[in-house]
Amino acid sequence: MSFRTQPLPVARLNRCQLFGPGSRTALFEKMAKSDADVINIDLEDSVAPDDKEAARRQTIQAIRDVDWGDKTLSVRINGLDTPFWVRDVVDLLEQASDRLDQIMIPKAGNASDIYAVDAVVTAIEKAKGRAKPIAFEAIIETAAGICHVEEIAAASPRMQAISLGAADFAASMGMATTGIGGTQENYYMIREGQKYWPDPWHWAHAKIVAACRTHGVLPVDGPFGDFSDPDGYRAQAMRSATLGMVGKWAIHPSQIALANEVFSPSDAAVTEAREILAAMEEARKSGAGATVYKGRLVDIASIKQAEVIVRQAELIDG
Ligand SMILES: CC(=O)SCCNC(=O)CCNC(=O)[C@H](O)C(C)(C)COP(=O)(O)OP(=O)(O)OC[C@H]1O[C@@H](n2cnc3c(N)ncnc32)[C@H](O)[C@@H]1OP(=O)(O)O
Ligand SMILES: O=CC(=O)O
Ligand SMILES: [Mg+2]
Repeated sequence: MSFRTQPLPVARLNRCQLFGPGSRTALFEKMAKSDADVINIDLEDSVAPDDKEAARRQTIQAIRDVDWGDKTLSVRINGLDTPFWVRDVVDLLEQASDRLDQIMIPKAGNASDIYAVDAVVTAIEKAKGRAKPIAFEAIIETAAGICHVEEIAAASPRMQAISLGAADFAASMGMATTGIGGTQENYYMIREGQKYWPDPWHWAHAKIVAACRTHGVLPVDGPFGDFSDPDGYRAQAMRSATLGMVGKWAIHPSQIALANEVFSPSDAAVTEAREILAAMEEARKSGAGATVYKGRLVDIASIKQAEVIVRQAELIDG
């Protein structure tokens, strides 16, 4: 192993990120009272161009006025290719209260995009004497973003999370689909006459997870557009969790419980992880590096695997 050890990401719950347009003020209280760990108020693609200024104003007001409890409170700014993003950042930093935890940067294409936002945020934080630094989450949703995901993950100490934005990603890649996430009808293999549908998002997920884990950033799965398909959402979320992602967006309240369920380890998984740690502690005492647990090999790597599950359970238990 490299002498550089892998940094741990920030210890925050990130099982579900609930989105709502900054232009729909009636949703703010509902979002705050939801069971999502992270709230993403959107100034970008769910807000029509004519509503941008009002949405920004209403979002700033809501950051101050609404009781957001202990949730991570995040605002998705407009992309760096728009005339809106600088004003988004300046007004949020100058006018919203310190309750704002995070800015989400859409369509990040390279490290310079993060650098640009960081420069503006840093200057205003210094001018305002802000005590708590704003965190960043980037969305990988372009061909350039996925090519440069590692430099994006490493671009700033503010980087805490990266999501895959399946809709814009599909568009940027020229994928032949209008679906947002999940199984794609025409992406199948065939064996002995039987169709089998692999996961077209798999490689992007795996690439994001590797970049994030290298740099101590939380990898997150993005939207699943068909909110009337809970089974499809759950299946997508379980694939993401299996690959190492820590959570998934909800674009409708019906998806919150699904994300929380999938990204919370079950009691059985936590018990098994603790038993593996106990078995390995016994092995260590007897001078062994490997032992047998329920008929299968466990060794020092199993300790690290079990610790992933135990750490997540401890975060949930507070
Ligand atoms: C590709 C991307 O960029 S995804 C990220 C950007 N997109 C978004 O932010 C979209 C977020 N979601 C929404 O705007 C909405 O959920 C929509 C447009 C999809 C559906 O909205 P509606 O037609 O109002 O949904 P629906 O009628 O099923 O809502 C049921 C209840 O949940 C509430 N609700 C709907 N969406 C949300 C939400 N995002 N957060 C909290 N509550 C919500 C409704 O107000 C309604 O409450 P009520 O029972 O008290 O009346
Ligand atoms: O922003 C999200 C997406 O899927 O696009
Ligand atoms: Mg997008």
